[in-house]
Amino acid sequence: MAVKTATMHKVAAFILGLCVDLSLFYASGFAVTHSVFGNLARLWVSAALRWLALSAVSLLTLGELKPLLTRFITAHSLLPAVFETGSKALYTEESQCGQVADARCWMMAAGASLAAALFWEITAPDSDEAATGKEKKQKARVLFMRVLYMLKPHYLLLLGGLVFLSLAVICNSPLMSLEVVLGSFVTIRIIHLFHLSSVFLLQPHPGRLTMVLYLTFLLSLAMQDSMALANEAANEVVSGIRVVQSFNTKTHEACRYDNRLMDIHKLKTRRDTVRAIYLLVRRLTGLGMQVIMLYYGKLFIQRGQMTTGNLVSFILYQSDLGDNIRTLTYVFGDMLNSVGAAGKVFEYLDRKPQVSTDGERKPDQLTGHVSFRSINFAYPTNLNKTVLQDFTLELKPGQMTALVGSSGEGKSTCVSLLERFYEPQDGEILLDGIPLESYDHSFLHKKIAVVSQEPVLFSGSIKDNIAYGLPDCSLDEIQEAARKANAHDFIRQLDKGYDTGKLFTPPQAGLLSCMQTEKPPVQQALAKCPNQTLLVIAHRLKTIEKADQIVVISGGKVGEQGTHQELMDMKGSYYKLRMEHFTEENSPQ
Ligand SMILES: Nc1ncnc2c1ncn2[C@@H]1O[C@H](COP(=O)(O)OP(=O)(O)OP(=O)(O)O)[C@@H](O)[C@H]1O
Repeated sequence: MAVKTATMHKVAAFILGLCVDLSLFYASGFAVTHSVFGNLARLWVSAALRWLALSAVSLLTLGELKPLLTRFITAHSLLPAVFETGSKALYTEESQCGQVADARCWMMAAGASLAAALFWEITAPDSDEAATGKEKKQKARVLFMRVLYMLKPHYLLLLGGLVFLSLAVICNSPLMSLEVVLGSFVTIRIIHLFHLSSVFLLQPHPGRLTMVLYLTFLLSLAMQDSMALANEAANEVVSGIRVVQSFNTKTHEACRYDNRLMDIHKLKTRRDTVRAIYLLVRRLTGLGMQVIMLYYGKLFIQRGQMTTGNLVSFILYQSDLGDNIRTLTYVFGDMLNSVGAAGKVFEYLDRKPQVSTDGERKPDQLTGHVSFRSINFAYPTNLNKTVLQDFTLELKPGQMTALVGSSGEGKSTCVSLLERFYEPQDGEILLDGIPLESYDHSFLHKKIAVVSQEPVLFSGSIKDNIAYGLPDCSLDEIQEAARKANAHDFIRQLDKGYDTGKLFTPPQAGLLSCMQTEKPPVQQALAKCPNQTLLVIAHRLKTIEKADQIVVISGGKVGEQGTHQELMDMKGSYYKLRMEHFTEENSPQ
């Protein structure tokens, strides 16, 4: 019922708008026949009045002015005035539309305005219906404007290019050449014929074309998503190849990847089918258009309104124009694809870090006193699982604290929170009594260094890898660091010393890790720096016996805390862990 009433409402609004518009249009024609105004002034006054009247009718009957309707009303009201002003400026002649209010002119303006408004709506919609699913994508138009904005540094070059391109087009314009050769008296006929062909050329053709382009645009977007999913599947398998092998899921993973490739294949087939149909329709439309053009040309010649030469000139001109319109539509299609791809890039660029980086503190001195205070934390991707619960811990300057516990208890999570990769939901972490978030982000990362069990080596020399993240590091400082890590002698033995590259070749990488982590351990090397606060996550419990305090994490809390001897005497979970490890290390392989 409600739908029926709304439809009736729209129909009534349409009829009222039509009556008002036609009345004003004919009234303006009446004004010119009685020489009330000059013709152009009459057209512009009429345009303003029609715009006001149509907007008012829409507002009063529909209660709002949607962007599509606003665009249509504006184009429809202004088109006759703009067209006549342009014709007069270029050809000093007025067309039939300029002199009398003609139903054909009205229909042509209405059709062209509707086509233009729909073209705009379909290609750059205000509401992106395809995006109302999982995540909201940005509007195509906004994306396009953003891409344009990013070209800002090149505006001058682009403007220069545009100026010269326009000059080249004007100088090449067949219309200009015709004007010179045939004189302006002929041009008006050609334009008249052009009007006729434009009805076929410009209106139905781009309408369909836009739909097809939009469809292929959507298919291209779907293909990009599908390709991203297939790449993701491949990356997951390659990076987790051990897991895949140990779970014997090679066939399953191969099928999963195959399915994703199949999705891409189906989308490609659909896109190509749409393109093939479009090509067929385009060729047929072109053919039909030529037949109609020749028919009308013959008619004009028979009536003596045009010479054969004019028709030939026009056909030549029209074929150039057709090529240009075709090129424009292809460029437009490419542009839509690029805007779709830009949308993906902007999605990443627009991501806001979940951790605030507004801190500004960069004190000259840090003692390195770290306090975890009643921390409650769950990973944002799995908020149902609390990893740390009311977790409280002190790390004192100059001391080594070792975190131990079964796998998955939250040891690495403590380090991630200290590095501010995440923020706790409750509680706070203090550095020298000040919340971590108050410190400048890069300052903090210069002060907190992480030595991982499996160090990541980047391509480049040993020197580059040691100085990673420190652009102003001198060779002396690099060597000093290597000495402290007990790697200096090993590096010097290499052919190119600190300039040795290709650390990833297996023998050298193996040698490097063996030299650095086994004899003597990293902890001993770090212990040579007495003023730092050391937090060690130990999997091999033997290596942390000398720690100032050992903290056992269990159930997201501090389970036990003390020195090695104190915890062994307690015979609690640390003792149990130690015994388990001892058995594992001494059991026959
Ligand atoms: N990025 C993440 N997103 C969601 N959950 C995570 C993430 N990282 C870790 N977890 C989960 O949080 C819990 C604690 O993980 P964490 O890596 O801190 O444990 P751990 O004690 O260091 O384990 P291990 O000794 O095996 O390294 C685990 O259940 C783990 O599955």
